Amino acid sequence: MIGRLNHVAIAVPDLEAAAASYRDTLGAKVNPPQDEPEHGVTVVFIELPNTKIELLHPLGENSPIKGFLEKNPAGGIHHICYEVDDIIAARDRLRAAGARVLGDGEPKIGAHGKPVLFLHPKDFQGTLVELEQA
Ligand SMILES: C[C@@H](C(=O)O)C(=O)SCCNC(=O)CCNC(=O)[C@H](O)C(C)(C)COP(=O)(O)OP(=O)(O)OC[C@H]1O[C@@H](n2cnc3c(N)ncnc32)[C@H](O)[C@@H]1OP(=O)(O)O
Ligand SMILES: [Co+2]
Repeated sequence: MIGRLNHVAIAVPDLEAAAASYRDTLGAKVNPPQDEPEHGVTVVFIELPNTKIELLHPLGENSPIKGFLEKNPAGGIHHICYEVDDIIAARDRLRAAGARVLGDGEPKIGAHGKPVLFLHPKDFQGTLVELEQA
């Protein structure tokens, strides 16, 4: 069911420093910061030949990554995003298998303008999983 790896997300305490590290030290193609108020994050996308890295920084009071950064003050890998062909079919199949779909279970529009959903990290080997409709 899951397809390509769309991105790996890293939560960071300092977005500008992290972007500079990827741009100047690692020599990657780094895009400008993008506010995602619906998701409570500001993101910087880094384009690699075969996938993307998403740098995440909290936006607003109720950011879902606030707790993660408190536990990991230096930052850390926050989630991985897999593409699926049909996000509603994927959601229903996952629910039937007992996986917890986060939030109200309705897809939100993600940073690429496509529907996304998140799955509880405790159901997938301690890794928060995002699904994005391809
Ligand atoms: C823009 C968009 C896009 O790409 O298009 C995005 O990515 S937006 C990216 C930001 N949005 C999201 O992450 C939305 C989905 N996330 C959420 O709903 C939340 O962050 C949760 C995953 C439910 C975690 O929330 P919170 O930290 O408040 O919960 P909590 O402290 O009760 O955590 C419950 C347990 O899960 C662990 N836990 C928390 N976040 C985790 C993570 N990212 N990876 C692995 N484990 C994690 C905690 O350590 C704890 O484990 P212990 O009990 O063992 O201590
Ligand atoms: Co993401």
